[in-house]
Amino acid sequence: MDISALYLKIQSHLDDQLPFVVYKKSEEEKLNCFLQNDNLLYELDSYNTSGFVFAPFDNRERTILIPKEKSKFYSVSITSNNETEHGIHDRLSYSVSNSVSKENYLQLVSNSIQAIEDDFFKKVVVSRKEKVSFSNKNPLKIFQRLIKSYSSAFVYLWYHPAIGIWLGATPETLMTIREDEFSTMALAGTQPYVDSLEVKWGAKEIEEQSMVTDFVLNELSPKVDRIERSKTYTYRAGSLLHLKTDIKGVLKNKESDINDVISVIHPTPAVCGLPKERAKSFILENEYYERKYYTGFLGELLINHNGSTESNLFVNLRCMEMDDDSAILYVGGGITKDSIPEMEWEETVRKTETMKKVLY
Ligand SMILES: C=C(O[C@H]1C=CC=C(C(=O)O)[C@@H]1O)C(=O)O
Repeated sequence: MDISALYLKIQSHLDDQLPFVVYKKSEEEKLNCFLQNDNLLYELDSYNTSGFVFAPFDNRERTILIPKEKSKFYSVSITSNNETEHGIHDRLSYSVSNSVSKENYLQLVSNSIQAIEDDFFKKVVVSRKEKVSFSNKNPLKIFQRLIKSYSSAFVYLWYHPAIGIWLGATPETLMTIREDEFSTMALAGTQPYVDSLEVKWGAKEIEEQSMVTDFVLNELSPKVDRIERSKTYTYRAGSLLHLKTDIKGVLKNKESDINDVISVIHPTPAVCGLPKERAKSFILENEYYERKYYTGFLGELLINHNGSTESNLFVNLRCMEMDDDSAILYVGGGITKDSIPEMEWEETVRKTETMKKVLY
C-alpha cells in the first residue's frame, strides 16, 4: 500500500467514527497505523497486552488501549514522491483566546515559587491550555504538516469517538524497551533556537534538568542493571532547545511488568516535579484546568518489529485536542526557586508556536 492509499483509509475510518492512531517515530521514514475494527472503548487493564496505549497525566483517570487483536496494523514507507500534502491550501482563519489567562498563570507560577521557598517541594511543572478557534480544517492535513515540520519528534494523530481527536509532536521519550534493553531520557530546560546549538544555559535550566536526570537514575537503579548515562547536551525540538541526557540499561527482570517501570518514572520531574507526589497534588489542586492526556504518555505496547518485541512510549507534550472548529493547545514549564514568572509565561507562549505553526 502506498501512503496516499493509507491516508484514504484513515480518512474513511474517521468519517465512520472508528478509533485509530497514525504516527511517525523520529528515526523512521514510515508511518505506522492502527485502525480499530469496532468503536468500543478498551481500557488498559494489563501491560501484558499488545496495542497502542494512550494514558492520562492523572493515573486515576482511564488509560485507553487500541488493542492489536482488535485492529488492523499498517506500516507504510514515506517516499518523497507522495509526501505531498493532500490539497493543503485552505489557509485557516483563526482567533486565539486564552482559556487560562496570563494573570492566572503568573499567579500560579508565583504560588509555585512560594511553595518551593516554603520547602513544600523542590520543583514543580505547571501548565495551561489555550483555545484556538478556526474553521475548515482537517486533522489529517494538520498531521501531515506536523510530520513535515518536526522530523525529530514523535508525531501522532489519535482518535476515539468517545474521547476526541489528539495530535502532537513530542520531543520526549518516556521509555523504549526492546526485549530486555531499556532506554529513556531526561529532558528539561528550554530556550528558543535561533541559529545554533552552541548556546549557554543558565543555572536555573541546568538545575531543573539535573533534577530530572538524578530522579530517573535513582528510581531506575532497583529495576535496571548496567545503567549508563550520556553527557548532557543541547537538543533541538523545532524552534526550541532543551537540555537532554540519554539513559540506558538492561532490565533486571525481563518478565517484569512494564507497569513496574512506568509507575516509578511516570510522571517524571520533567512534567510533574520533585518530590513527585507533593508536586502532583499541588498540580491537581492549583492548575486552573484539567490536563487530561497532556503530560500523560502514549505509544506502542509489546509490538513485534522484525522479530523482537518492543514497547515505545512517549510523553504527551506539544500536543493539542481538536474538534470541528477549535483546537486546545497544552503547554507548561518547570518552576524552580530561580524562576521568573514573566519568563515562564513567555516560555509557554513559545511552546504554543509548535502547534500554531501547523494551524496557520
Ligand atoms: C512541560 C513541557 O515541557 C517539559 C519538557 C521539556 C522542557 C521543559 C521545561 O523547560 O520546562 C518541561 O519540563 C511542555 O512542553 O509543556
